[in-house]
Parts: sequence; C-alpha cells; structure tokens
Amino acid sequence: MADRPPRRPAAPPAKEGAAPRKAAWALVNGVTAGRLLSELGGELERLAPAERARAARLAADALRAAGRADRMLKPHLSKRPPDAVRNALRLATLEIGEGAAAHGVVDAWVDLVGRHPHTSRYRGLVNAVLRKIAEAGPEAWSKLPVPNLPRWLRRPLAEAWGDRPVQQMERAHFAGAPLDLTARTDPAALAEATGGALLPTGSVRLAQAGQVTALPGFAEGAFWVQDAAAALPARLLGARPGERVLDLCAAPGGKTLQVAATGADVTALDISPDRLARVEENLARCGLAARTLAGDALAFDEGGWDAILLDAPCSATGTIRRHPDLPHAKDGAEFGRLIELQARLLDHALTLLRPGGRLVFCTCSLLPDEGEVQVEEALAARDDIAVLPLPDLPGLAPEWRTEEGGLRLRPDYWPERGGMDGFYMALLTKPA
Ligand SMILES: C[S@@+](CC[C@H](N)C(=O)[O-])C[C@H]1O[C@@H](n2cnc3c(N)ncnc32)[C@H](O)[C@@H]1O
Repeated sequence: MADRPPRRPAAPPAKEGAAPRKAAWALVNGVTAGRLLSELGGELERLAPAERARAARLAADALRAAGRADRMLKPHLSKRPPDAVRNALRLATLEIGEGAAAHGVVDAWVDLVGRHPHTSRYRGLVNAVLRKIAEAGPEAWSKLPVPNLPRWLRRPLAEAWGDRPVQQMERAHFAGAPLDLTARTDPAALAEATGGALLPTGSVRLAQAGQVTALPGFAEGAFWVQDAAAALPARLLGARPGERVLDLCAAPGGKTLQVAATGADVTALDISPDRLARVEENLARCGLAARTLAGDALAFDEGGWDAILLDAPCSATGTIRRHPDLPHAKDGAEFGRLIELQARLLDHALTLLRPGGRLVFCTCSLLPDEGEVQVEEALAARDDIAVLPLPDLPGLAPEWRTEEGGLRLRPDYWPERGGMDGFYMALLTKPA
C-alpha cells in the first residue's frame, strides 16, 4: 500500500462563542462593504436560533457603536487597518465596553483574526490593541460621546432640523428601538396579554424585544410588528368598511393589514414578488383579506379608488434606530433617484384617485425632500388637489403638524417613551 502523505495537524478547536462572533464579523464586514444586513441573512443560516440572535445583536450593536469604538481605538492605531481588522477590533471593543470578561473577549478575537487568511498577519496588532482596550475597560467606554451620523447624512439633517435636534436624533439612534405592535382588533387587550404599554396613538410597546413568534396571540394573528410612527399613515387614511382602497407600495404589508382590518376592500400592489409574498403570509396569519398584485405602480392604470396609500420607496433614514447598518452601507448617492421616483409615483397615484377620494403620501425618511417638499411641489404643480386637515387622531402632538398640512415625526420625539421612527405623511384629496 502506498504511503499516505502526512496529514496536516488539525487546527485547534475554535474558542467558545466563536460561531456567533464569526457570523457577526461577516455581517459587519458585509455592511462596511456596502450591503444591508437584510441582504446578508445567509451568514446566519448555519447557526442555532440562540446563536443567530446573539450574532445579529452583536453586529447591530457594533454598527450602532462603531463611532464610539473608533474613538477608543484611535490612540492605539498608527494607521487605519484594513476594514476586516478594524471591524474585528470594533466588535471586540464593544464587547469589552459593555462589560464582557475582557480576557475571554481578547482571546476569542485574536484567535478569530489569526484563523482568517486575510487577517492572520494582524493577529499581533489585534492582541496588542485589545489588551490596551481591556485595560481601559467599560468605564472609559461609557464616558465616550454618542456617535455622530456620517457627514453625507448629518449635513442635510442639520440644515433641515438644526444641530441640536440632530444630536438628539443621534442619541435616539444609539439607544435603539423598543418593539412596537399593532393590534388587529383590541390594543388594550393586546397590551394586557403581552405586558406592553398602550401608547397614546394606539400602538402597544414592549421594552424588551424577545422572540416575537413566542408572544401570546402571534399564531392567531392578533398583532403584527410595526413602529408606532409607521402605524399612523393608515390611521390618517381612515379607511371605512366597503371602501375600495389601493395600497400602491405594500410590502411587507404592515399598512395593508391595518387597512384590511377596517373591513375595506383592499388591493395591495408591490413591484417585488418576493416582498409581496410576505404581504400574503402576513394576511394569512392574521386572517385578513386583500387582493395582491405584483407590478410597477407607475404602470398600474386601474382608476376610481376611494382611497390610496402611497408609502413610497425612500432613503429609510427615519428607521436608523432599527437599522444601524444604513449609515454604514449607504452614502446618499441614491437620494436623487428616490426623490424623482417619489414625485412620479405621487403624480401617478393622484390620477388613479376618484374625485373626492383621499390619498396618504408617506415616507420613512427624515429628509424634507422626501416629504414636505414632495407635497409642496405636487400642490404647486397641480390645481386639482388639496391637503385635507389632519383628522383628530388620539395622541398626535400639535407640534408634529407641518406648514403645508402634513405630519412630521422624528426619532427624537417621545424620548421619555422610547422614541419613534422618523416619518412624514400628508392626507391629500382630489376635490369632486
Ligand atoms: C417603504 S416600503 C413599503 C412598506 C409597506 N407599505 C409597509 O407598510 O409594510 C416601499 C415598497 O415599495 C416597493 N416599490 C418600489 N418601487 C415600486 C414601484 N415602482 N411600484 C410598486 N412598488 C414599488 C418596494 O418593493 C417596497 O416594498
């Protein structure tokens, strides 16, 4: 029998907790390379549910705190290391800053960096830097300021809202978001069943996210996850039983569910068949009905609708509390294209409305160009539309109302309750 080549010695077993750290590292590397966390789910597939949750939380927290970690790391780095090394340092610094046993964290990250062919030669640097971070510990971490938004986003926001409000938004982004639910029928009963707080606008808020599918009423479709601000456009539309309502950009369907729950006759359209499948799943779970159509809203020409909801694609800058990857993965290059698309969608949607019908235009953006300015420009361009006075909905603060008659919501509002997503919405009509 021929001699077998000698086997390479097996690599020593990975350190405890390596799998979720490795997955979190891959996620953060994907984001700093320009992809959103929602596009990187494959990195988590091989993990058990508890490890998956830990990896996702670690990655999100590290992205939220990246600016703080960079400050803590800066004195120990003579030049910026490659992104993968920098991200490993950020993740480890977060863990140490949040009080994990520093020795174990340093060992684990030095081991991970050493095993990866692209980063192994930085093993010594990572070891030396993390030992310094471990010496400084959580005390130094907690004294560092809240991270700033990147300049491409901070500048337009400061122009629109002022520097101080932007600082408060940054504080809200850093704090993250609670879990908000919309009840299919009875918010007070849902609050009681889940132990959540009933918010003045009718959403139910849980301080601890936990596992949504394990909450009482999930399987029966008693609620769906929806930020308190995101629940307001459908309330503004105020659909009534039997009305023909068109939801033009419907997926994943939070607002479709709200409108369907009123007893209106809903058609939900979205350009993405995959995302539309999520609307269908959500409708089925909640025992609600709507006609679903995959297609481009700009090519949809069925008219005569009593009410239309246009939740237009946007920069999503209002959702950074929940999506801390956004400021890292994006650079504002797509703002212009989105603003133009919103204007075209709004103009087209108005042509589909019956005379006397109502239309809510909304975006989860903090940029006036994707909100207030869209409505001002539509009003200037057309003489067949008007803004309707905002209905007397519970919980709306008078200062949220805007000059042109819309509603502006920001993450720095409701600080004592845990904030809300940034949103703009306005209720328009085409007078009969
Ligand atoms: C902000 S999201 C909608 C969120 C949804 N209304 C909800 O409450 O769950 C925007 C949606 O617009 C869809 N979209 C983008 N361009 C579109 C177009 N031209 N026609 C129809 N849908 C479009 C996207 O696929 C995305 O699902």
